[in-house]
Amino acid sequence: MVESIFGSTPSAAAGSLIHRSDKEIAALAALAEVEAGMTVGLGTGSTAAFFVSHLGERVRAGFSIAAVATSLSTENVARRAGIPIIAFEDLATVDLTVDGADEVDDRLFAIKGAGGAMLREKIVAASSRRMIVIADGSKLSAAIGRAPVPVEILPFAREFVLAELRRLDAEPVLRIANDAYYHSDQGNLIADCAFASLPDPVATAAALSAIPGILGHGLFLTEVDTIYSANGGVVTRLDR
Ligand SMILES: O=C[C@H](O)[C@H](O)[C@H](O)COP(=O)(O)O
Repeated sequence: MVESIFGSTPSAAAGSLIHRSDKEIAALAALAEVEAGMTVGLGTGSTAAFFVSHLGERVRAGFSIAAVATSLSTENVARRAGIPIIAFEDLATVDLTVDGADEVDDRLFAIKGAGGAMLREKIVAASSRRMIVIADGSKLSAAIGRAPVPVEILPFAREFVLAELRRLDAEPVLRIANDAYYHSDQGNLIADCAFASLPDPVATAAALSAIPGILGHGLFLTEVDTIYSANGGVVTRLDR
């Protein structure tokens, strides 16, 4: 456990008051781990957006890194921030990925995908020498299972996969956006699966992965190396 140098109390900077949220404070803790010359995986979501924004500031000041994005939205934001983006398909290995999560526990298990990006996020995380999750205190759990587990479904397999999910005692709800099915960056459907309990996430992840038509899910059980969580301005670091 490490107490952070980043505080949430307002501080004077250039004559104005800065008040940082816990999401931003966690992002700054991870930013300190980025070294010049790295290829950095950029996560998706509101917490990762703070990391992208601050990394962009450093790049515009001359810090040299390259990056891959875990979603089209992050790619757009990163490009606008001046971060050089390379195509992930041209890479086998990423040095460091920094991403948010919907829920984490001290086993370094995470549920991700409320933003629909978990398929690309997991691929980039798996390719990364190191993955850091950044989170505010609301994401911490004694054991993951509170957040629904998003599942990415090939549209062709929709009803078959929903039936299979119910056989696993999940309550899948197809994600809707603008009165139509939500589509991921890959053009697939997403079902958010509530489980009454998640006593064995490893078994659940294996069962989900075994259903034909499921292309990915939001259980991240092996990818996360470090979690920086910020609560009331105090950062806690948890390592695998
Ligand atoms: O698909 C979205 C990602 O997994 C996000 O990293 C996750 O949902 C956390 O997002 P936020 O930081 O906005 O809570």
